Amino acid sequence: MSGTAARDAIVVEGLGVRYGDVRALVDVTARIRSGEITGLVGVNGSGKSSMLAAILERVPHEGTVRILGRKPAEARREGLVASVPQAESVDWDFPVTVRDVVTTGRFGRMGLLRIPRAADRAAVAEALELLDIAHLADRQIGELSGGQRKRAFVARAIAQDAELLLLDEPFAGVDRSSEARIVAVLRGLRERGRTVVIVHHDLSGVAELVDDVLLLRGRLLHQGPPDEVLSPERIAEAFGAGAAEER
Ligand SMILES: Nc1ncnc2c1ncn2[C@@H]1O[C@H](COP(=O)(O)OP(=O)(O)OP(=O)(O)O)[C@@H](O)[C@H]1O
Repeated sequence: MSGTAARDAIVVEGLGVRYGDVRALVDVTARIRSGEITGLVGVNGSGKSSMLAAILERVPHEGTVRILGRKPAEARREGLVASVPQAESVDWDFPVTVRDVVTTGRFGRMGLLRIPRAADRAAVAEALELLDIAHLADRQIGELSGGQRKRAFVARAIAQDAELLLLDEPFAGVDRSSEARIVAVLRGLRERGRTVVIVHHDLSGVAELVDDVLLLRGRLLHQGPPDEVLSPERIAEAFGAGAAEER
């Protein structure tokens, strides 16, 4: 495997994911740079979530992944990676408050007994404020709207204070104000040199937010800055004819 340059946050080589006979992703080789916001973009079923899951080694995969030069399990153990799941993958009936959810972001920094210290409580309070959900802190997570839940999970990732943040569809099912809040938080992370990877299933707002795009359709079609990758021809290739006009 070739070396990892200092600016590479994630390096994948020959990444492939299959579920039984379904090949979700084939032979993706790519580098995701540190300190940038990168978008994994493509239609439903194009393999975006599978790529994210493979990067985190949550699904069996072919090929290699390095996160900040480490194996994914090691990077996760060291608390270098925080992730925000797709809403559908969360059990909302679980009786926990919003504060509990955000506090789990600090678990890696707490001792075995998981007793929050002042620094943990401060980080949780700050993340709740940042996402504008401090007033919901004592509510059950299952009682929240989709957008509020998404904010809670982004707050959890923020509280973790990881080098890398991976978000699966952070804007799906959220209103404009939640979207604007999340966008501001992601830009704030970039300003602090953190790396952000988002999965996004359409083109709305992508060009304004991300520095780099990976256009997927079962494999990596193109990677580069949005003004280069999101050309009408390439959008048609990824999304089908007619998609470019919808931007
Ligand atoms: N657990 C699974 N079992 C079987 N097939 C799966 C599973 N997860 C995903 N797939 C299939 O793999 C392919 C890629 O799915 P994936 O969820 O990675 O796409 P996606 O681009 O994230 O889609 P979406 O935008 O709808 O979230 C699809 O054909 C999907 O049906």
